[in-house]
Amino acid sequence: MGEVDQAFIQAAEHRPKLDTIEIEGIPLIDLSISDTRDIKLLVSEIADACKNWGFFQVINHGVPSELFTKINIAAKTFFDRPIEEKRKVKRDEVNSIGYHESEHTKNVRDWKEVFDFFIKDPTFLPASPEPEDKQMRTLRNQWPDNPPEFREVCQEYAGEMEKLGYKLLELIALSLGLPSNRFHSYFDDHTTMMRFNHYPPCPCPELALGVGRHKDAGALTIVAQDDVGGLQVKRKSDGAWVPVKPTPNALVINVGDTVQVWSNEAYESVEHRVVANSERERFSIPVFFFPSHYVMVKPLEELVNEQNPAKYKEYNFGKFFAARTRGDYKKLKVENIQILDFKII
Ligand SMILES: O=C(O)CCC(=O)C(=O)O
Ligand SMILES: [Fe+2]
Repeated sequence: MGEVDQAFIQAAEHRPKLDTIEIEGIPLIDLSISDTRDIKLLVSEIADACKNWGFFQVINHGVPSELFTKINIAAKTFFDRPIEEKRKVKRDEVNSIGYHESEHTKNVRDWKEVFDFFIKDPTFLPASPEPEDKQMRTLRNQWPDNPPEFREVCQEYAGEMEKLGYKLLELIALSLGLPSNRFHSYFDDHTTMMRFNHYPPCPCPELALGVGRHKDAGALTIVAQDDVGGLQVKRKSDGAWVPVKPTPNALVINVGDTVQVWSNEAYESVEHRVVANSERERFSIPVFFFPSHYVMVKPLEELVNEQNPAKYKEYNFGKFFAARTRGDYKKLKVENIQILDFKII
């Protein structure tokens, strides 16, 4: 990625403190049900984690551990290829899916390279964020030739993630007192995207970030991370940046902006970031559960009443997504769109 360019440097107030201290971390939830662990207990743990943290880790999630080994090897093999080869599947403002090495978060360049694909191929999204522009874009995945098994392993992993995603959406629905399938129809033509993040060693982890502070725009994110560490969550109680401890066989889950709006803020999408590492490279694999492009996101009627009126105006998910991705390629003059733009004050 070359020497440290000014584009990577965070404003002083967003630079990380690198001396780590042991503080209370995000909850770890066992997804298994047994004679001593019933669904009610599980749902109440999910409710507490979503309310207090917006983030948790899960174990006993049902994804075979060999699959993590396979997908991690595939990711490393791909990112180890020469840059010219990776650029053959490069994404751009028209085909926004594939390899990318200069992503920006909040207008500062991230110290990472990524490869994205949609779980549904093709995926349909609005061509632009402009409300009057009705044009749609058909997005097709771009697959590298190397490693040869890359596509197959990705599809197998994506299938497991889709199953787990629906299971978590059901638990979240139950935890809000809703029928388990309450969210399902919003995902009929989902725009769910899977990403490989590669964070190379960084010569200035005190100035740059692997990913700058941000909130995830979708309903739910499931992240597999390796043992290096670096992901930090902004703790709701006091705003401290709390490290998410790499835990063997665990997956990191967070609720995104869409759940914040659906739940009328019973659950919040929490800010997080990734601190860079001067010695070790790091890999992570987030899966972003995004609704169908035509879904109008608004607080669920069952969760609003006179005492608790809707806190958000409705917005079109596809248009919101199109506006958010605009900031990935260049520094925008103003901060990119956020759900707060739809907040009813
Ligand atoms: O690398 C990670 O652990 C998380 C990355 C992340 O927050 C994202 O890609 O949205
Ligand atoms: Fe994120």
